[in-house]
Amino acid sequence: MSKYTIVVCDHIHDAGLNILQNTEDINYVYAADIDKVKLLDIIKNADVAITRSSTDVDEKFLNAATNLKAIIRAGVGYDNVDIDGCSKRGIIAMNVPTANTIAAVELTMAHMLSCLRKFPYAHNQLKEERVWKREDWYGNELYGKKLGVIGFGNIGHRVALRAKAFEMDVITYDPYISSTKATDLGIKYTTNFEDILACDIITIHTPKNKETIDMISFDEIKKMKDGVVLINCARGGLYNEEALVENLKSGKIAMAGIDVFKKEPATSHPLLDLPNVTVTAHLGANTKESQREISIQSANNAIESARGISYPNALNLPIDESKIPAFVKPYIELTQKMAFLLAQISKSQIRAVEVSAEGDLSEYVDSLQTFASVGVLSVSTGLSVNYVNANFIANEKGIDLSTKTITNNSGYKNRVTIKITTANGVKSISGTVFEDNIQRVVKLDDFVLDIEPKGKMIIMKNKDIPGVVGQVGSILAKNNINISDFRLSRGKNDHALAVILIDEKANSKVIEDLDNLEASIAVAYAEI
Ligand SMILES: NC(=O)C1=CN([C@@H]2O[C@H](COP(=O)(O)OP(=O)(O)OC[C@H]3O[C@@H](n4cnc5c(N)ncnc54)[C@H](O)[C@@H]3O)[C@@H](O)[C@H]2O)C=CC1
Ligand SMILES: O=C(O)C(=O)COP(=O)(O)O
Repeated sequence: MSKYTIVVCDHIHDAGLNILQNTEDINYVYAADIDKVKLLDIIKNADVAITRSSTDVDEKFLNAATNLKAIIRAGVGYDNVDIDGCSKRGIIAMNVPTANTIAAVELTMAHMLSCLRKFPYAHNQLKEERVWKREDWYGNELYGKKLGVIGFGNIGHRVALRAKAFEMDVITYDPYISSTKATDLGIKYTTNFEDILACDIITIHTPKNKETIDMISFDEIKKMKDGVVLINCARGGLYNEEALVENLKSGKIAMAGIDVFKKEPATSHPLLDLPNVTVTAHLGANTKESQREISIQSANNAIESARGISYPNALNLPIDESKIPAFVKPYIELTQKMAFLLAQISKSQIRAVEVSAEGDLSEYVDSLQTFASVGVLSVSTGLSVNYVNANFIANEKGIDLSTKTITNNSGYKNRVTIKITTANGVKSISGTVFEDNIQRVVKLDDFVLDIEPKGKMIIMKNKDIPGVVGQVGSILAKNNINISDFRLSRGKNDHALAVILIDEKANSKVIEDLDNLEASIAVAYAEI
């Protein structure tokens, strides 16, 4: 039995490892304790990789992982996964979004309480120094303090709820939610960031991206209350670290609770030298409960994706397959085949691809566009193209992609049309699906047709004069090519289109002979 290789790049709970070990068609490699340079050697065999924040899925990793189909980030934040790099290579990236929520929420509360009661310092004085000096440890209470929560997602909103239980006055800033998500829970909502800067304690729970990096820096801290407390259990770099250090030193920031650092592991970070910081080594997700659940979900998702069955919580799929109704699926297949056919007969560099849909199908024109790109690019680039990387590659190659929905006046219930623009002009193809999944090409340029997009075919545009069928037949017979079907369509200006389905491949000499016929206008060979 051929087996899929799943490489586990970071420590995950045994529960998931046991699943991988006990699955017959999985060969799993545990590489968590292996040097990251050596990992590059191991990763080349992986069909699927499971990673956490300790493994950067960067250019080096992806270049080494030549066989990779999918990657599971066994956690929430995927800022260290090069999603564009994955898309470009057709690798599906997934995360495990909710299994560590409670762990991160509770660590945030722990940091908040630790900062207010200076817990680690009080603890060390007694435990390490054996000094009993109660007068050194007057802390503050959460009760009645104003808490600003930046980011009101899975973690942020639960932190806010727990803070309410401590009778804090809680306000949140998250421009991407409806205000009622907060106000329904009795939490104030603001779109004015200054309201957050006016709080006694501020905690951040956003993803790390271009918009959120340095969200709190020198200028923002200047506007804060003297003696503010800052918590970061999300990602290093959301609070500018230099600004944190400087303002902790000056006392503008009374205390900071930090679980995450811009560069990890952070064993010689300036924050570690300060007396008013509580730190943990990125332990937000480190509870046994959360790691067990993440590990199980990661293992199951890795197996499903290795087998190509499903991609739960995919981050870079242009299409959510679960939302595509059954009647659209054959159109997707037809669109890809027709695009493949059209690109073969276009014989010139493609500049633009436009997909239009009629009928109920129009709602899904974006998905059809993606599959048209797959079809076109499979011919024109020689790259391994799938629906994850198709639009990405098209954009990179400067191919203009567009969609159109048109009024249904073709007489067909649903119809899809692909128009390709090349240096030699425009070509178009239309198709529909009849009952029982009968897929048909119904138009090629201006010629009305009825052909199944399947097998080997010669497509010949010719002057509509007598004798052409016989001449074509004799050239093919001379070359031992059997004709299985011959379809003729008459167009305008005394032009006709012949689609000749054949049993054997027609080489370039045969196509040249056909093109040399007096009646010939254009001849192409295509294969689906
Ligand atoms: N320390 C640790 O071990 C852990 C850290 N995390 C970090 O916490 C982050 C949040 O996790 P979840 O709550 O599960 O994610 P989530 O996706 O449920 O919530 C993120 C929230 O941030 C909001 N947001 C995005 N951009 C924003 C902006 N510019 N300003 C304000 N709000 C913005 C979003 O609208 C969303 O509501 C993750 O992205 C991850 O980086 C998550 C788990 C464990
Ligand atoms: O889930 C997240 O975003 C986390 O930060 C947890 O990261 P980890 O899996 O513990 O490396």
